[in-house]
Amino acid sequence: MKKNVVIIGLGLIGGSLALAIKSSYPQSVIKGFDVNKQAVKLARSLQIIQEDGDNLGEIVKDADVIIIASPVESSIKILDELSSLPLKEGAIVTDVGSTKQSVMEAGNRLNGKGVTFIGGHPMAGSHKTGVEAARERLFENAFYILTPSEETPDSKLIQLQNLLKGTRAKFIQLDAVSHDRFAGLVSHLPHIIASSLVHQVKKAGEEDPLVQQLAAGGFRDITRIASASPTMWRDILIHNRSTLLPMIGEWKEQMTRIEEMIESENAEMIYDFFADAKAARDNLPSKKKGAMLPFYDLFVDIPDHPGVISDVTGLLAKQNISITNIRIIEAREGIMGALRLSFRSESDLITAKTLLEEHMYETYDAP
Ligand SMILES: NC(=O)C1=CN([C@@H]2O[C@H](COP(=O)(O)OP(=O)(O)OC[C@H]3O[C@@H](n4cnc5c(N)ncnc54)[C@H](O)[C@@H]3O)[C@@H](O)[C@H]2O)C=CC1
Ligand SMILES: O=C(O)C(=O)Cc1ccc(O)cc1
Repeated sequence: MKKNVVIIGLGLIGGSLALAIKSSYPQSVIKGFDVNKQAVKLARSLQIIQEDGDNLGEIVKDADVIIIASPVESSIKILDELSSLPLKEGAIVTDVGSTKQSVMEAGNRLNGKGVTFIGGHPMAGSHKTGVEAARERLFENAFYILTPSEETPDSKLIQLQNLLKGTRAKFIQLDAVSHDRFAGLVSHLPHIIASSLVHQVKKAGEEDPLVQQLAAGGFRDITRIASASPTMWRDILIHNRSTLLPMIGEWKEQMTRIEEMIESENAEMIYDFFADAKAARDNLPSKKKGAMLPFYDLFVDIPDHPGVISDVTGLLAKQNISITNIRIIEAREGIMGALRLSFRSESDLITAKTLLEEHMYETYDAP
């Protein structure tokens, strides 16, 4: 597949996606655009992109896929700019931002232009920034959340996931509100807390520098993320404001609860506070293989002609069976392909299998 891919924002994430796409589609041409000319120069010299340009309109006009990988506020401005530029009919535009509601609002304005916007968020990264930190395997085994809109054609969703298959990430679909709530809880709130702890130690260190020296071990580990890009995190907090404000309130309540336990010297409650947290933490899925959420996958043979995918997804939608992930496996022009469908539960998988077989589709279970 020879695709014209444009990446706007040549940093850690944009650079890593460029490498992952090139690894699975060596024929594709990856063009880069960044307001920081040093980043463009570096991306060229590290062979992360093959072409670049100073004029956004010129660079995007022939793109099959446009990936916006800048901080969220800039991404929204870029989406607004794209809405007044000529784009290729059928192009896919996506982003990688850590918040999704306001990005989706801006992205959806593109949908009337004959292009499809699909929100995206690879849930992996680092506190490092810049294209020099980019790695082809950055997203391996991580969740990659896509937030399609109700109008997003399945075919476009599949095309995007296929383009990104070199990430080796696990694609899941969420609506933007759920995304922002989950990301708020597991990523944005912890980030605020890590940075607050660093502030507290810094303040104490101004009175006695020994504190900083002592903060070398566990403190460094739990505050690693506080070394991340302030621009990126400023934008995340502003764009997930409505989700984060109540969460910060709940956090304060947690602090009050533990404060009261300490004040009243309630040893039993303090013990339970830690024992319950330990049990929950020990039960969290780890990054190890097999520790991911269970996915219930079904493979369906599909002839390569238009309308088949929408027929399959339409049949399932009529029965209210949600598909959490959909991907074409090894489909080449003119031959049969296989569609991999993922479901939330085993019962959805069984109902889907029965239904599709009733409609003459051949199915087989995940190996
Ligand atoms: N860093 C991480 O671990 C993760 C970050 N994200 C999201 O990915 C996006 C990018 O983050 P990183 O790659 O880490 O940041 P980065 O700081 O490494 O790179 C961002 C790049 O965007 C460029 N940029 C800024 N405004 C621009 C504009 N108007 N036009 C063109 N380029 C522009 C910057 O010059 C920079 O090169 C953010 O939206 C962030 O929320 C998502 C998952 C993980
Ligand atoms: O450095 C880490 O451990 C991260 O968690 C990086 C990260 C930052 C922002 C995201 O939206 C997703 C991942």
